[in-house]
Amino acid sequence: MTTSTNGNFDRTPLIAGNWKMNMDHVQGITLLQKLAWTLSDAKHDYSRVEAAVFPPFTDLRGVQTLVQGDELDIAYGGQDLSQFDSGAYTGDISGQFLNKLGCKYVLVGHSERRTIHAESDEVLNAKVKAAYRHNVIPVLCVGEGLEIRQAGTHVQHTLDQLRADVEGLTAEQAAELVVAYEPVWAIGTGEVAGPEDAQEMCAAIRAELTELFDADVAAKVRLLYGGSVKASNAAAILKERDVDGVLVGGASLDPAEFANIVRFESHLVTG
Ligand SMILES: O=C(CO)COP(=O)(O)O
Repeated sequence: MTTSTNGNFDRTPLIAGNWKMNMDHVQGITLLQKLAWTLSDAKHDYSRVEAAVFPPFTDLRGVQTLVQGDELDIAYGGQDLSQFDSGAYTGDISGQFLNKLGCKYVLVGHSERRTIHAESDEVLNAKVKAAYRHNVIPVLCVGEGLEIRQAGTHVQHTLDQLRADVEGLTAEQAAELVVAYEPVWAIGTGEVAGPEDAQEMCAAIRAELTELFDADVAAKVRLLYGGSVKASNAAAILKERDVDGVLVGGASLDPAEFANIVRFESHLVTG
């Protein structure tokens, strides 16, 4: 583990690309290959900044084959998992299957799952626990909608989600967790929360994790910001003390743009 640029203990920054429902398995392989070549040309040091992609389920086997075959250092994960392990749950995907496909991570509670699929905090808590049961690290997404932001209760709302979704985890499990703060009003809108907004929420999340577990755990959890992140705004957000990475949607579909976000440190050096 290396020290991140923002001077945070030893949390390795994580730059994560959520492809959402884009890229079939052929397109996905091309995208990942281009990303790997771009990062390799730039001599990217993966031990300084970790890169991960979250393709659709149907791409994962191809991604696994490419990552293994070319010995890529890029991590990958699923965009969702079932709270159950196996059985009569048509259309669902078990954490066990993700583990078998070499997934290191899985997104849990993305706002599109919370809204379109009406996933409750109770279900999401069960999904977080299912991820740990199958040795896949949950990237738990939390964040408020526009109305809540305008009412000024966004911190309380987001911490309520966090508390409900991590309930019952052991300190050991919690220390591995990744939390992504994604204000819904900033997703896919071009409206990016300012670095101060990202910092305000990430500091509040870290303080809450200290309350719920302890300071040691809170110091280990990586906190990401997501919502209209691009190469042009990533470095400023990542400079914030409690922000340890970003979760990127649209911009992760362009390999050059995403590679530039992964290489945010070079932007910090040049100004
Ligand atoms: O939802 C997101 C990532 O999970 C953010 O999406 P955009 O980067 O397209 O705003």
